[in-house]
Amino acid sequence: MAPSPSRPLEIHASGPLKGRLRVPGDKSISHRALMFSSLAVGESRIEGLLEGEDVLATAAAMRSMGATLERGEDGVWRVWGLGVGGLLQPAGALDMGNSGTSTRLLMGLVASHAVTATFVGDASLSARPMGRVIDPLSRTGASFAAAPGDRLPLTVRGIVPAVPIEYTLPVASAQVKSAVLLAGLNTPGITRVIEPVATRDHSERMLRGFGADLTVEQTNEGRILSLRGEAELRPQQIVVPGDPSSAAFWAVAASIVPGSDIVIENVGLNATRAGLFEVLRLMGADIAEQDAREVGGEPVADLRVRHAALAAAEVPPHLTPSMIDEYPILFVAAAFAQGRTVARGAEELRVKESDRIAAMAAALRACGVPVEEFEDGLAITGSGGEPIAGGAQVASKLDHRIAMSMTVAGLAARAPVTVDDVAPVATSYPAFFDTLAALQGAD
Ligand SMILES: O=C(O)C1=C[C@@H](OP(=O)(O)O)[C@@H](O)[C@H](O)C1
Ligand SMILES: C=C(OP(=O)(O)O)C(=O)O
Repeated sequence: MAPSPSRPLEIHASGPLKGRLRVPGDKSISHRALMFSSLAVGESRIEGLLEGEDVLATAAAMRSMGATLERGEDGVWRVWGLGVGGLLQPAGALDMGNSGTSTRLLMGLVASHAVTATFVGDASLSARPMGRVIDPLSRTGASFAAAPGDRLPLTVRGIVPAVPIEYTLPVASAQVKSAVLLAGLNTPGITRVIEPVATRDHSERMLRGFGADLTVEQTNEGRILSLRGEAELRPQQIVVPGDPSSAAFWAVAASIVPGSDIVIENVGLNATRAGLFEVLRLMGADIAEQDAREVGGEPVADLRVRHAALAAAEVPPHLTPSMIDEYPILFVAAAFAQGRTVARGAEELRVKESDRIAAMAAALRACGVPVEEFEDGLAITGSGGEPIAGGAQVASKLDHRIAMSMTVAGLAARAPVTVDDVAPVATSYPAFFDTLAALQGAD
């Protein structure tokens, strides 16, 4: 993927945000829907797929390993899979762009196939640690050659038959969990993953939906997942719910911009993803769930969010995994709250698309917000509902969530905030700025 040219954007203080909006399909579920459909025999249909650059990188990789994926005029994707074990040798390197999820999950898939694949990515992805996936996957018999520090570009040489492993996650990571499970799909015997701290469970839910024999046991050690390998996956009709990680930006924007009143439709509220909404409510946000229902086996509701006076909170550590991608926008909410918000225990933020602790500390400070930085989080003293100063240029660091978070901060700043590059927003939320314009004009 050619790097997109940088796109600076100046953001001005906004009038009230009003109206109804729909967020795009869930990114985590979209990646998995494409991968599992490509491993089922026959035609699967996927409605509501996120068509962001990250997910399109997964689609391109599945195509180059032999699956057929087509987008219909109706926006529904049809995928004709190859069966577990059926992946073919790709002709060239797999370009993962900016996407950690594509890279780590596909490394797992390739590990137990007769495939040797080289993974490349952009500057952000090439700085991210892959040792956390290489370690368990090496135990299956697959072999790896990576750039120094276990980074991209890296080559995975898969093995058939791979050896089933039992692996206790040393870090709370759904990507590592999923990589091991995906390797287990084409491995004879039982692959077991022990997860001391629960992380997003979309792989488990969807694999079972596709007919895999996967059991989940809750014990004192944590969750034990046991997957029977050499699985036969049956094609599915999938409806992807809206992404709570995308809804998070609007929930905070409406909370901090006076007079706002919005409804975010079709938001996935799986408990392993919905931590931010819980913390915002602890802070006094006005978020009401409407029409709670199930979409594609996931709990979903519409969220009505109205402007509210926010109070500082200590973020409960047990919620960290269920809001890991939402810290940048939580830090923005904290910048407008009354008092000092403390969020610790989130050291994983340092190895995302950017070092999100350092990036948000620098960006908020530049906008006049008092911030203390710790190795594992931030403490932020908020404005008590007043506009923050703004009037600064901030760096998005090739990170979509930093770009969107600082855009939201700029909506309630006294002087314009310039985000140096908003192009990365296209990785997870291509229509973000269109939706913002609609909410600003929908009075
Ligand atoms: O499995 C997934 O779809 C994801 C898992 C999380 O990463 P980690 O597994 O590194 O925590 C999250 O940050 C990422 O956006 C998506
Ligand atoms: C961390 C993220 O994604 P990934 O790891 O897939 O790049 C994210 O979307 O915030």
